[in-house]
Amino acid sequence: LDSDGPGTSSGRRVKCRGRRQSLKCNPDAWKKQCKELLSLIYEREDSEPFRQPADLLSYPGYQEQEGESSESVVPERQQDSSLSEDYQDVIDTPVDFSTVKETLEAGNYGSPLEFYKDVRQIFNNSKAYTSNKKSRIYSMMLRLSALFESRIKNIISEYKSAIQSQKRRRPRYR
Ligand SMILES: O=C(NCC1=[SH]CCC1)N1CCN(C(=O)c2ccco2)CC1
Repeated sequence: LDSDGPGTSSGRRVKCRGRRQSLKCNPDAWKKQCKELLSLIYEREDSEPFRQPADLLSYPGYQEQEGESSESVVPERQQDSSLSEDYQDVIDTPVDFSTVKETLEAGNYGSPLEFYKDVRQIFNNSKAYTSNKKSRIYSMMLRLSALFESRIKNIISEYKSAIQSQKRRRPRYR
């Protein structure tokens, strides 16, 4: 993926004569498209570990009871060798889909590229955190990332051609 996001459409000129509403010409179409993509991600079971912040207590069954010696409580996380260190010590920019969803619904993304950057951070955090490429959560991330990348590239290239065609057209005086 080049720095300005996947699938930059070069050369394809889209006829946008006065047809703002059609998907190809509407520079705001990406918002609805990203919301639909996010719904698709939420439907996938693979997104479950990424729908809320990852922290020590988010694991079911990991509760250090008062007074209980640590030896007797083997936290579930340590059974999965990839989770040996505390998440917040390893990951500088924690992000999960609930924050991305909030930002998108609040209209706080200026472009699909900003949305893409946050979602890619979720996946990169998972790559950085796992110490075992066979861990279940890591393999869930890989499937989810493949789905996401396959859908986001068209959203971004349509957005870029809509912006381009906006620049080329004569300024309209209101
Ligand atoms: O604790 C969570 N999510 C919150 C949850 S999980 C079930 C309920 C609430 N994690 C674990 C660490 N994460 C990884 O990407 C990872 C890579 C290798 C192993 O784990 C992010 C997701």
